[in-house]
Amino acid sequence: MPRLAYLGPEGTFTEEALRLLDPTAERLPCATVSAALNAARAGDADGAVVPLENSIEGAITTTLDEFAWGEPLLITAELLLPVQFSLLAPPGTEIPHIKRVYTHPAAITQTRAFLARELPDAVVVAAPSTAAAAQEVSLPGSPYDAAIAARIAGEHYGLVQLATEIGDRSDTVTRFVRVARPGALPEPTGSDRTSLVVFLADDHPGALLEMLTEFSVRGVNLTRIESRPTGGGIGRYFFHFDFEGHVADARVGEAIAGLHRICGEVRFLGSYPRADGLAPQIKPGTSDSEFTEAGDWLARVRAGKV
Ligand SMILES: O=C(O)C(=O)C[C@]1(C(=O)O)C=C[C@@H](O)C=C1
Repeated sequence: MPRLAYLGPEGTFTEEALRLLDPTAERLPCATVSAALNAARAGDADGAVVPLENSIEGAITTTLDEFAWGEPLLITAELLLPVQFSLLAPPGTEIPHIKRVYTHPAAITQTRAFLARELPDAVVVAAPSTAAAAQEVSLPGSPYDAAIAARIAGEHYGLVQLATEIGDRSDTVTRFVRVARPGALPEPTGSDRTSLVVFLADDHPGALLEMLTEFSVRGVNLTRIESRPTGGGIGRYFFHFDFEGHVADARVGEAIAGLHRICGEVRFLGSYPRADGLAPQIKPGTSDSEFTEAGDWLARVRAGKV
């Protein structure tokens, strides 16, 4: 039974994602995304489950930066979780008396319209996670009157739901990934995604276009591109890419080998089954068999068999 670290305490959306990814895993709640990843790196856990992006807020930048700068980990699975928020408070609380609300920053972004409409004068404070907020609000003498969290967090910590489905959109989804220390990759399934981080060798006109060309000429379809500051000054960026296919696919392997040739550093983050089960678009001339045939042809040319 694997032991998986996650952003806790009990009742976070990350815990729900972990349970869906591996119902049998032993769960190790951690205070932050970084702590969960460090538990996996240090061997205190076999792996970790962390949020990576949200359909409203976009990237979870802590996760992206950990993947880029921290000791390497490999993504082995992903999950798309619909997220719905509730306003939770100790029994007896009434909405007009709520002065201070506690929740995760991602939840603040996703419930802006509700907060502006129902609690325009309340101070909203950032918590380490939605469940940490619910736990804190449940304590006697808490400085917060209410939390925004999953319904299940309210049940864990004895809070009641004052309002349900308070997200600005009803179709919000957060993408979670499971990571492990570097080792064997998941087998290709025909519906895979690959992630990597690319650092430029130097800044020059067309640098981004050159990177994109490596994908384009091999017919590799990107599913996400994100630039993040290197920390080395304004205008200094590195890039996260997600794209269709598995590194075992010829077109994917050739594309990332091409990036390795022209960029400063390429950090491979893993090839893993896609949560949506979609098959990649394969343009004519970019299938594995066509790459193999072209390689055989080149070998014949090099041998003078024209
Ligand atoms: O605080 C939690 O419950 C989490 O699991 C974190 C997190 C996030 O980082 O985006 C996960 C899903 C929701 O988008 C809100 C918060």
